[in-house]
Amino acid sequence: MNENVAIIGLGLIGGSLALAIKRGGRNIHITGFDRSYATADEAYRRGIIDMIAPSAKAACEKADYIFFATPVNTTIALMEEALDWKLKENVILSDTGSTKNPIMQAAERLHEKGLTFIGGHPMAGSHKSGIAAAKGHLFENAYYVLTPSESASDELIDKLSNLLAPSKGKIVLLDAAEHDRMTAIVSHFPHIIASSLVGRLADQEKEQPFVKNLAAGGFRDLTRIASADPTMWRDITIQNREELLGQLDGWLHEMQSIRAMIVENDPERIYGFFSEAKEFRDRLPSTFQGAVQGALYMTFDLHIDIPDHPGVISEITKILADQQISITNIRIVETRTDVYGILVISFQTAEDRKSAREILAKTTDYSMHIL
Ligand SMILES: NC(=O)c1ccc[n+]([C@@H]2O[C@H](COP(=O)([O-])OP(=O)(O)OC[C@H]3O[C@@H](n4cnc5c(N)ncnc54)[C@H](O)[C@@H]3O)[C@@H](O)[C@H]2O)c1
Ligand SMILES: O=C(O)C(=O)C[C@]1(C(=O)O)C=C[C@@H](O)C=C1
Repeated sequence: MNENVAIIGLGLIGGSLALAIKRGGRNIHITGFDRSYATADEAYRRGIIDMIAPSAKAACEKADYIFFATPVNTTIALMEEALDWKLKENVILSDTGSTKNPIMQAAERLHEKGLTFIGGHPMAGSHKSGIAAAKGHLFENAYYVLTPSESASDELIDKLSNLLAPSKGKIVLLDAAEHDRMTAIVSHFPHIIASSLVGRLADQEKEQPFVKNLAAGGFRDLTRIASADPTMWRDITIQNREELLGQLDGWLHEMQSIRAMIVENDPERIYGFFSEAKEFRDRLPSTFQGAVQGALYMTFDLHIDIPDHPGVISEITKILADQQISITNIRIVETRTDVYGILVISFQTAEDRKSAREILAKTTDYSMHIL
């Protein structure tokens, strides 16, 4: 028997969710709705959804599972509209929003009507938005947070977890307030810092137009997320306002202390500041074994110092191809004429990277690093 899933909002996350759920091989029929018809049409043409609905209401009324994958303020508006929809009695409603407190408060009115809403938030994404960026493996190995209300039974939580299982996300149950406190520091506040750093550069560029040309890897890595969708981040900032204000107060305090440290100019204290941060960062799970949680997938990177002469890349790729070691990406960073460059090769698994390193150590004299 078919199970009907409705997904409202077919962007990066809604599209990825549809692809991920379909990977399970269960008999699942996905109806999608997006306020942009062109988006829904692309999702249909790519086989991401099975049917386009004319409205969110129409998509949801036949569904066994409903996911709102819209910006979080829109999600709350849709949840309010849903109070008047004729939904199936046993439907499970969920969302993918980056905030959970206000959404779980809005869910209380659905619960009063006897409906089950279990909040959801896959902790993976990108600065890219829209259906074009959707990938079935986006949530693999990432935590997928569920925030069930007290009224949600274990049976229904398991039912939703089973539907999400093919995404290969790691399901974790959290209370909404706990979730919003944690995501403030690991996701929402860093976003504000990234956008504000870009703002600082824009200001300085007015006086020194050349400055942007000097922005290299460091600035790029720190500010990649500032290219994300402003509507999504406006809504998150509004919904997690209290936690963000708390983070800002802590940061302002921290910046005062860093300022005092720089005024004091004590080399030992300055060293201690960087060294404590390095030690903690190096122990973070995402950098464990040099695995890089990239924009869209987990990769295992090998950095190879190479001389800048023609043929080096084909020499290395040939060695790997001869050993049937497959690579997922290859790029050169920090290379200039006559200066050593760094070739970064990405592998799908730690084992592939280890084999590559071993064979390249035997056949070349390039130095290699795992960061
Ligand atoms: N981008 C990320 O990294 C990320 C990661 C995890 C969770 N999230 C959350 O998932 C949700 C979706 O984010 P996204 O990155 O997929 O955004 P997106 O911009 O890629 O997609 C959102 C889609 O919702 C559609 N939409 C907007 N209003 C609508 C409405 N009223 N009715 C129907 N469709 C509507 C848009 O047309 C768009 O296609 C957000 O709540 C976001 O906080 C995002
Ligand atoms: O990788 C990115 O670009 C993201 O911003 C993804 C990211 C994050 O890590 O902060 C952004 C918002 C989400 O709610 C979850 C994940």
